[in-house]
Amino acid sequence: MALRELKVCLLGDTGVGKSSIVWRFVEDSFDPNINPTIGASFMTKTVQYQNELHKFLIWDTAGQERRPRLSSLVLQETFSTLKNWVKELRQHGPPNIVVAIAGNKCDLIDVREVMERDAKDYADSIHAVFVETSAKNAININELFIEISRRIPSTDASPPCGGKGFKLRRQPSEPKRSCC
Ligand SMILES: Nc1nc2c(ncn2[C@@H]2O[C@H](COP(=O)(O)OP(=O)(O)OP(=O)(O)O)[C@@H](O)[C@H]2O)c(=O)[nH]1
Repeated sequence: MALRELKVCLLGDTGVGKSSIVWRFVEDSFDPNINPTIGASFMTKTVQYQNELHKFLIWDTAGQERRPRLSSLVLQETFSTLKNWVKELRQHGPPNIVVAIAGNKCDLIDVREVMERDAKDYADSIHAVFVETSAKNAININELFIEISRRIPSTDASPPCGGKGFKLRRQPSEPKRSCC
């Protein structure tokens, strides 16, 4: 069976749930007391998709050192940060980059500030994958990664981000966790 390696890099504000998404995908677990990522961490997971094996090489980056109040983690501000990341990726990333937007914590419906329609419209405008996810309740996590792999043509396993010429704002120092 053919093996494809797909490089995935998670970017976004601190506390939005990047590590939790990775943990749900790789380990199928959720830790409500998960520590903030320091630098970056790396994990892999191989799944069968149709007649291919897809090996995801996943880099999980740190949002920022200062952890904001829990109440701010699903707010509009995180959406603005996302738009800045997309601008940076468009400017410095490879031309064939696949961008996927995860609207995480969709289980917290009472504190939602970014409407699904607005996020979807934005994603459509930049031709990005958009999925509302919950790492906590295991909603759409596998679907997010499957959709990413569907968007990358099999002849081109280019990274969704972090390709040649792209510089992370923060350079990774040491990994918080790793699993291969
Ligand atoms: N309710 C809910 N909480 C979540 C979800 N995903 C993550 N969390 C919680 O949000 C907090 C931050 O999660 P992390 O996975 O550490 O977030 P992060 O984006 O990796 O943060 P940094 O490592 O600081 O960049 C933790 O308390 C998680 O348990 C989710 O889908 N729903």
